[in-house]
Amino acid sequence: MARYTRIPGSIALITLMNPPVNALSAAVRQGITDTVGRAVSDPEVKAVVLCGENGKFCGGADIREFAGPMTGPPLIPMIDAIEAAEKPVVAAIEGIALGGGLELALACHYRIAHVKARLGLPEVTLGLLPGAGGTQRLPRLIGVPAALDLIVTGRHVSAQEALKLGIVDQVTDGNIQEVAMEFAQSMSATLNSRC
Ligand SMILES: CCCCCCC/C=C/C(=O)SCCNC(=O)CCNC(=O)[C@H](O)C(C)(C)COP(=O)(O)OP(=O)(O)OC[C@H]1O[C@@H](n2cnc3c(N)ncnc32)[C@H](O)[C@@H]1OP(=O)(O)O
Repeated sequence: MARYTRIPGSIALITLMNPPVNALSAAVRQGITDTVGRAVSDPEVKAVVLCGENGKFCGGADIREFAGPMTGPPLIPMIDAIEAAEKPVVAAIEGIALGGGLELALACHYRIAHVKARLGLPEVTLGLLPGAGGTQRLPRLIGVPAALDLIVTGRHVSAQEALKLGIVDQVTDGNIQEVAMEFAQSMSATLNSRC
């Protein structure tokens, strides 16, 4: 599931809700698809912030659904629709952004991380390769050698290392949602002043 909240000042806040780690279950993928569509089509919304409930952005694909048949919207078109949104989408990364969770954040236009967050593509530890755009978006963002290091080792990086590598745009020790919403507001104002 994903909760949609309209914040005064023209921001849509989308919150992933799937305890314990807000994994990308069929219900969460459906929720993201619906709420991103709603934000994009609402002319009052100027920017979007994507976050996770209970201090965790997203732990990736929902491993509880691996054994069953695939249901719900597929991950790749859902992620691609975020990248294609004509409004700034900011990922507010707290706790973890792992696997499909980091791939989701990589499709956002900006990423803000809490100082205690950890990011990574641990798919290799499950015998998989990142399958939702991570093998394209990460090298484009930080270069092939640094991206390969993360993809083939599956190691997690701290928010500070992610900032140094260029995976995130800003690190904060403040309230991640407030910082991301302020950032989204300023990006939307900058973009509007150029139009
Ligand atoms: C179906 C086809 C899809 C194709 C495209 C696929 C593209 C994406 C692929 C992926 O995303 S692969 C999955 C990547 N994610 C992971 O590998 C994360 C694995 N989890 C961890 O590393 C750790 O659990 C953690 C998230 C760092 C948390 O560690 P911590 O030590 O704090 O707690 P744990 O005891 O390990 O876990 C707590 C609780 O959370 C459950 N859980 C963890 N990850 C997931 C998950 N991805 N999906 C569902 N549930 C998850 C874990 O089982 C524990 O549950 P309980 O035992 O407390 O019930």
